[in-house]
Amino acid sequence: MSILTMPAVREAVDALRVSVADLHAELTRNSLVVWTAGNVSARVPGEELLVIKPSGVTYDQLTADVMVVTDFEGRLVEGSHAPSSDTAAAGYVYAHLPEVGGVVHTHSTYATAWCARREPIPCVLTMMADEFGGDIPIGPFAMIGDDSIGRGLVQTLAGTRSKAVLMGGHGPFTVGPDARAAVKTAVMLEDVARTVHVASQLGNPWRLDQADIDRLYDRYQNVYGQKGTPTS
Ligand SMILES: O=C(CO)[C@@H](O)[C@@H](O)COP(=O)(O)O
Repeated sequence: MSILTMPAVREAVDALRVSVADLHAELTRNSLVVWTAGNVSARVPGEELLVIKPSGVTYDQLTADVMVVTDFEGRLVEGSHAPSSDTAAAGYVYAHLPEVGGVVHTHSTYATAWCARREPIPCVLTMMADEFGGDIPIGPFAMIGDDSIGRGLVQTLAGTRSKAVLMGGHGPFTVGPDARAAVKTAVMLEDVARTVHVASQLGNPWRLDQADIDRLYDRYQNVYGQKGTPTS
């Protein structure tokens, strides 16, 4: 009997099919992707399963029923399309970081430009301290298609508070407690990548003092917004 026939799992997967499909519209709405180059995935809570978009299918075709369900190695469990190229990478992250419920990959222009330069984005703005808790790190170059990117992500995330990694020579990946939070981080990442790039054309941006970064991060994570309502 497939795990997907269990009512609670079925309900969770069906809800995630809808939300993951809808979140892909945020990637295009925020100009974070071109053509089919980017994806959102979500962990199925309590199961070694994830929901992700199929590979190479255009965003206007991404409905709930087109989403695919795979295991953490990227093997198809439910769906009629081949999963995204980044499925095993996302699966590796879910397998190794239990607090992560969503993974997003884009090729947003400014963040990807920092990936091409293989240079971390220095923490020079309050919004960076708030959302990323410091510099946004560079991850290694890794091949697309297997879990290599996932390994690079897990290794890089271990040394930072940032929920975004700039994979060298490739593009940004973000993680979050759920897929919506990871999409929000991808949007914030592109905004700060652009602003810090512009600032760098004008001179040397000043890195914030570490004590200020720590205080800003703590305030944004614990005080900002409405009690009990996630900022994403
Ligand atoms: O980064 C790349 C290609 O450079 C891929 O991950 C990206 O195009 C996503 O492809 P999928 O359509 O999700 O397989």
